[in-house]
Amino acid sequence: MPLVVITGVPSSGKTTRANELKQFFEKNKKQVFVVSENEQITKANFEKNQFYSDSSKEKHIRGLLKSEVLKLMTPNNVVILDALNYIKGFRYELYCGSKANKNTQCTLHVEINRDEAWTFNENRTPESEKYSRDTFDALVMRYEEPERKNRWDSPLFVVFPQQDLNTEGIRSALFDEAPPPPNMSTQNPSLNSTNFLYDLDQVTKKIVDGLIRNKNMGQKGVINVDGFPGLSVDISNATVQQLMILRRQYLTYCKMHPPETRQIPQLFVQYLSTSLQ
Ligand SMILES: Nc1ncnc2c1ncn2[C@@H]1O[C@H](COP(=O)(O)OP(=O)(O)OP(=O)(O)O)[C@@H](O)[C@H]1O
Repeated sequence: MPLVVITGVPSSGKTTRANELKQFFEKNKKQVFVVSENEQITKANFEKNQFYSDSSKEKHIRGLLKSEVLKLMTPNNVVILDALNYIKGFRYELYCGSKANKNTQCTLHVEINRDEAWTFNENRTPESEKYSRDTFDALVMRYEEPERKNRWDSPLFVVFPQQDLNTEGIRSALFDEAPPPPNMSTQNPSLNSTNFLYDLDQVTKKIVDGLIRNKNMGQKGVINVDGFPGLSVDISNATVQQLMILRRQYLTYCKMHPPETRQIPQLFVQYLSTSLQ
């Protein structure tokens, strides 16, 4: 199923473009589903500004959006994900999901000057649709721009408010191009995990906690990693503080270079072993 991932800063015109695309594809006799973040927020009874200041609520909604998108996939319809999609890792997860299902995908970046987006926001009605200044600024800060060189953001279409949407280019990318062949990295079932960052946090914490526990019990040398058969680390040179620092460094690194979820334990242990030599 062709998937269009819309992304853009708050109030940049994402829903406006989603509707434009929907009309275009419906005219082309396609069945279209728009999966909307704002609708999910409303359904869950969250207030927009509070929602974006609570990462666990955001994580919950991201999980729902992703499963909704994956559920709606069929070979001939079009699914449009109308959401901020500001996290690079989340866009990567969506890419892996659609690729694993042998679907084409493109990204539509609804680009805008930040002051103009704020003006759009101020003119919005009803009030409940408006972002507060703090929320708007925080989301602009957090926004991870899509980049053409990232395979998960590509093909990338960019549209500013005054420009016409390249509907024909998007249609062609979705229906004339073959989907990328699934490979080892995208066939991985664990990519159905609703939140990569959550898994990353939990797995690395479990590993480091296990090592610290063993260290505190007086273990020395190469020890097996609790809960991860086959993995071991030489803790001779490791201090508790160092292990915690290395974990934080690894989390930062992974946000820029997300590995497959199932590879996290092995890659993290490898990172620890190399760093502790
Ligand atoms: N090209 C445009 N020219 C003028 N006004 C626009 C344009 N695009 C959107 N708007 C207006 O800006 C406001 C926000 O638009 P829209 O809801 O499409 O943004 P959004 O990015 O989906 O917002 P959100 O971040 O809340 O999801 C609306 O009032 C809309 O009418």
